[in-house]
Amino acid sequence: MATLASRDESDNDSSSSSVTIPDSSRSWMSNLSFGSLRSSVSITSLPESTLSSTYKPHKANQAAWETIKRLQIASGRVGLDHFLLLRRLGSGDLGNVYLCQIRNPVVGLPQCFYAMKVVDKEALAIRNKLQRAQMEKEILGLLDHPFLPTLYAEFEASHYSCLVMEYCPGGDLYAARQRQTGRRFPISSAKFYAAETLLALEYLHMMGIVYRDLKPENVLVREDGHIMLSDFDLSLKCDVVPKLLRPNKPKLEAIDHEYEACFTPSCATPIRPVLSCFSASNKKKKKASRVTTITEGVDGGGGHRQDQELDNPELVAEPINARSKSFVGTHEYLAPEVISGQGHGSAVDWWTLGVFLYEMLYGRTPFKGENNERTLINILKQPLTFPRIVVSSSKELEEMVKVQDLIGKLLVKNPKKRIGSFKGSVEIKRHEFFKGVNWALIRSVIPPEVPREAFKNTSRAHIPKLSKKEREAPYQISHHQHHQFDCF
Ligand SMILES: Nc1ncnc2c1ncn2[C@@H]1O[C@H](COP(=O)(O)OP(=O)(O)OP(=O)(O)O)[C@@H](O)[C@H]1O
Repeated sequence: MATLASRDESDNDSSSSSVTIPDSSRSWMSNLSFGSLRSSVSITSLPESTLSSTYKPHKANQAAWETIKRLQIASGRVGLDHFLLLRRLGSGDLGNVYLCQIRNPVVGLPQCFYAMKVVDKEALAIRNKLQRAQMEKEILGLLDHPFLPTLYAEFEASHYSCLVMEYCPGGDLYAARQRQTGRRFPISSAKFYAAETLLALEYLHMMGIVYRDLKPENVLVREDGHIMLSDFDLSLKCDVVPKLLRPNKPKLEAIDHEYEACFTPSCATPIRPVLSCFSASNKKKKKASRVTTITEGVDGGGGHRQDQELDNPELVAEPINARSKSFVGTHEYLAPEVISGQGHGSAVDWWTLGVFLYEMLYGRTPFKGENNERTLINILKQPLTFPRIVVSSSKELEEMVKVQDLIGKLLVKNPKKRIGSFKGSVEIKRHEFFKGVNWALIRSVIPPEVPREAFKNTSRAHIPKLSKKEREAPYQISHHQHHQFDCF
């Protein structure tokens, strides 16, 4: 298989969204590192309507969370002066992310690392991106899931907005893929990462959130090797009211009038039910026909039937038909319906899951052209094909056949025929490729890689002693490997 050029080499669009910290904020940040500024703050000071979200059962026993809570009780607030910024982890379109620790450790609790996203609100207002930052903050405040970031605290300091989140020491899956032989993950690793990502997307969808920016760069690796989906500034949040639908109403069309409206400005038409109960087929699925060659193109057109017979009651809790006409994403990962501007919903996340799986396995994305324009045309027109790769066993061949079948169903160009577009994530979880995955206990599975010891030991003695210059230098060089853009 041909060696693949990294995105840095091949996608050198100068309009990359990566930003560097302005000089003014550099000195501002370093001043703050030494606690010279105080800021008024409150722990996850979310609007009253979302106050209950500060209770995060999944993090109940986590030292990092407990530390913040105790700090809040002891000081009555959590602010920038409580933190020591250690390094810049990277920068995104909206701001910079810093590795930090609490300045004075809480007695009886280990010293923990945090990631702090610092957003310059004035700069964003000029670029008309405040709304995006606000949306990201709002979404982060709602999350409580093992594969999604926990927002421990948020506060304002001067014209900066700071979000304190869980720190992931393992880097991202794009970097992890570069370290693999042939720059491709073994199929078992790809399955693991795809399964955890699928669970994160499923949870987001149930919360009425369409993620819209899945790519390996946004999948971070936690201390224990499990994943954390990061970066919600392109996500779409819809206000939805769950409905329990009677089992004898088999078709979504039958209950159209019951759907609640979506109030998000970028969401063009009403969102469909997020909690419905109807019958599902109990017919045995036809076994996927055995494909003799793994290089065969998948037409994908057959995709997925929406008119399945529905017998057993089943919960579907995802905004299947949320609609936005925003043009957001990363070229190679854009779904056809986003490019064509026909309106898109949660099915875009299933498309990107297909691209993500493909990239993990084959070391490149499926529709990449010689330039961004060509890539977009390929996404719309080009049939899906798979590169020829050598497999070492019949078991691996079998797995390849299954994963190609799944990718083919995820990369169906018509979103209505795409797997997941009818009953949500459950359709994907039931695919042959994921057979044997214990979804409920996936957190107990030993991950393919666990980050090396650096930064894992959180004892005081291991705090890196950094100079001012080092503290400001990027810890991971944040090249935006995929050129990302948005146009609201
Ligand atoms: N919780 C975290 N733990 C460790 N590193 C993080 C964490 N969050 C972000 N980072 C790092 O900081 C960098 C910037 O993250 P951020 O979410 O601001 O933007 P991005 O994903 O790079 O870009 P954009 O917002 O433009 O899509 C990321 O590339 C990532 O490597």
